[in-house]
Amino acid sequence: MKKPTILFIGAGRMAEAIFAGLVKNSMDHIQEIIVSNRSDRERLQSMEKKHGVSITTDWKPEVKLADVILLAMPPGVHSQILEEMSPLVKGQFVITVAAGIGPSDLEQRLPEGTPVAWIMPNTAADKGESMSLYAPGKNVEEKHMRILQLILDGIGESEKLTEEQVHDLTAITGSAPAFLYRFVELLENAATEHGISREQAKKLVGQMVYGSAVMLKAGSDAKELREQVTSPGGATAAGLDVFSEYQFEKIVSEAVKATNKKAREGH
Ligand SMILES: NC(=O)C1=CN([C@@H]2O[C@H](COP(=O)(O)OP(=O)(O)OC[C@H]3O[C@@H](n4cnc5c(N)ncnc54)[C@H](O)[C@@H]3O)[C@@H](O)[C@H]2O)C=CC1
Ligand SMILES: O=C(O)[C@@H]1CCC=N1
Repeated sequence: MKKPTILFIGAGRMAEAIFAGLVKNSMDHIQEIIVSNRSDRERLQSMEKKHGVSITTDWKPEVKLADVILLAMPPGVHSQILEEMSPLVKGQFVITVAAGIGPSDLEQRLPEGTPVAWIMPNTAADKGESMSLYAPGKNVEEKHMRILQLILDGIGESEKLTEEQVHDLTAITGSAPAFLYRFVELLENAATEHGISREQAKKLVGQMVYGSAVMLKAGSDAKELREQVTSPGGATAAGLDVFSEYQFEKIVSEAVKATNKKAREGH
């Protein structure tokens, strides 16, 4: 297989998390990573220095050199960029990571027959630990699937879903890391109220979350793990009662709904 050249349009947080993961894990199979950004030349230069990627502020001339074009800019600018890109695209594999922009949206805006895909990653891509959802478009062939898998494997684990499912699960894998980090922030704040430093709080909570993630990753069921911690009539049960009292279940369910609703409105 010819090693692909990947052109990123957008050099923000998600783009960096992805190319950082690829640079660390997949460069044996990639020809070149070119990263473009509209204006922030300083950021591009720092990306070049930190990750060894090629950089440019003008993506258009790079389209003909690229095998894969990875769209990592906000959902709201996709229609404009796709309009500008469409006349330049000659069979390149176009992938977006934008919330709300499924393969059918890309297919509509690009020349007939263009292979496209949608990846919904999360920022753990930076450490090769993303849980990425993906939905290939109708023109994706075996050779494109190999490239898609190369990208997905470089940033973590992945799961193929339908376009509709990716819309409906954006909150769960794309956004929920922020929910979890918010929970961590609040536990750290609570910890520092008891005479320990921020650094100690970070260690306590970080290792607690890591240990819990290891238990889950080992295949244990979350409900079972929760029950193991919750001694009957004990301390944890008293804490979980407060969760029920303040309708934690409803908070989570409403947060998931609001996230997905906003994600779908993204274009
Ligand atoms: N941050 C995250 O955890 C995740 C983000 N995403 C998706 O990734 C995309 C980027 O999000 P972030 O990296 O968080 O945002 P960001 O604000 O950090 O980065 C956006 C990038 O797009 C560029 N950009 C903006 N307008 C542009 C235009 N007209 N032409 C070219 N480039 C333009 C910006 O210069 C910037 O480099 C979004 O579509 C988002 O839905 C998907 C999954 C997770
Ligand atoms: O906040 C956002 O819109 C993006 C989508 C998933 C995670 N971040």
